[in-house]
Amino acid sequence: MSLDTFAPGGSPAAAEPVRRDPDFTMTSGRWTLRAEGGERAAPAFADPDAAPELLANLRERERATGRAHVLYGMIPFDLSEPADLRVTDRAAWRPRSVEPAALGSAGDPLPPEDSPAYRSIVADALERIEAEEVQKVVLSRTMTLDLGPEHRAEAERVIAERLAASSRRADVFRVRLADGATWIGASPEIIADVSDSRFLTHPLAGSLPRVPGGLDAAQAAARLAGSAKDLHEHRFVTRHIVQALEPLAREISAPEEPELFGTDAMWHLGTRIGGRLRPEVSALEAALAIHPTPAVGGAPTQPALRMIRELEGSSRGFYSGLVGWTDSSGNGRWSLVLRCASLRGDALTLYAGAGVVAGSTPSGEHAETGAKFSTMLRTLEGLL
Ligand SMILES: C=C(O[C@@H]1C=C(C(=O)O)C=C[C@H]1O)C(=O)O
Repeated sequence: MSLDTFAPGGSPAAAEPVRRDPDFTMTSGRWTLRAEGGERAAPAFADPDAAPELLANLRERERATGRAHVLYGMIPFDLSEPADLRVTDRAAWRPRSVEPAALGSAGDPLPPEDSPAYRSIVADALERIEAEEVQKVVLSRTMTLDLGPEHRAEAERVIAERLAASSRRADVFRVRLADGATWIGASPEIIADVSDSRFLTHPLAGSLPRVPGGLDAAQAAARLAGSAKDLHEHRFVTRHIVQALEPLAREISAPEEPELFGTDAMWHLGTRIGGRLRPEVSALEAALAIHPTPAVGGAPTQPALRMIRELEGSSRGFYSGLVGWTDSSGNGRWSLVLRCASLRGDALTLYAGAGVVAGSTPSGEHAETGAKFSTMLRTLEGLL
């Protein structure tokens, strides 16, 4: 098998040229994966055979073509719903680049929408936490905007370029799915980054808005480290991940205390959990073992997922699901679909959620979700 294209972690990539505007791009760290083509698979990963079958198909395709391929796409929040994955026809890694035109374009964000309905479901959740139905539940809201029809054609590219410029530490993705939607976002949260069986997962939970003239890094770190509510919210996540990975890992190291992590719009508590997977475990399988963590679901997981469905009233689809890729050696990267929007026709829907625990308030979570919208809202100048 020829490894034609240089890529992160020695991952193979096919050498054929990829169109300038491929169906899938994902920028992580110093690299952008551009992928296109391939037959679509729509497995529901609630079926434990789904991942091994897909990985077998990937290897089969490599045998048939004599070159390297990558499995890529999106996995929904709810694993009983179908994913949208493909084995590449063509893929290429490029060094991360920022379009000069996008630099400096991230202006003041548009104001987030007020949502009394969101405050009301947070209040309901707080009562149910008080009644000990769950300990944590992450509730989200959406905000839909109409793109001006004259901007529709350029909007995807402009938003993605602006995100790449404003969110240098994020995994910036743009994915066209079979159902006609395009998802665009700047994920701050890695679920599984795997290279030669070494893994990293970087959960975030416990947040403060980051606004110009507001708290600086030291102040935000002190505020979050002193907040029993945020530490409590965070611990559910790290505990869940360590437990879920234990059967798949040879070695796991997780620091006791979280650290500050900043995005363009937020301060978060984050924990870098790393180690070594058993050699047969792929990035896809590690990600599926962890997902959905209490950073986007809740604790305990199943009652929290039922409560989310009930209180949010509709499926999240791919929001707070996974976006990423895996190669046939098990290397890969899967990140959470956050700080994102889906585009259908002229309708751009933004998504944001926040963890509710004892001590949360409806107005606090409303403000937090508003701040999370601003990563996307900042990219829309001149497009509405
Ligand atoms: C759910 C979202 O973010 C998640 C929730 C967080 C929190 O509740 O503190 C922090 C980071 C993410 O894990 C979102 O951005 O929509």
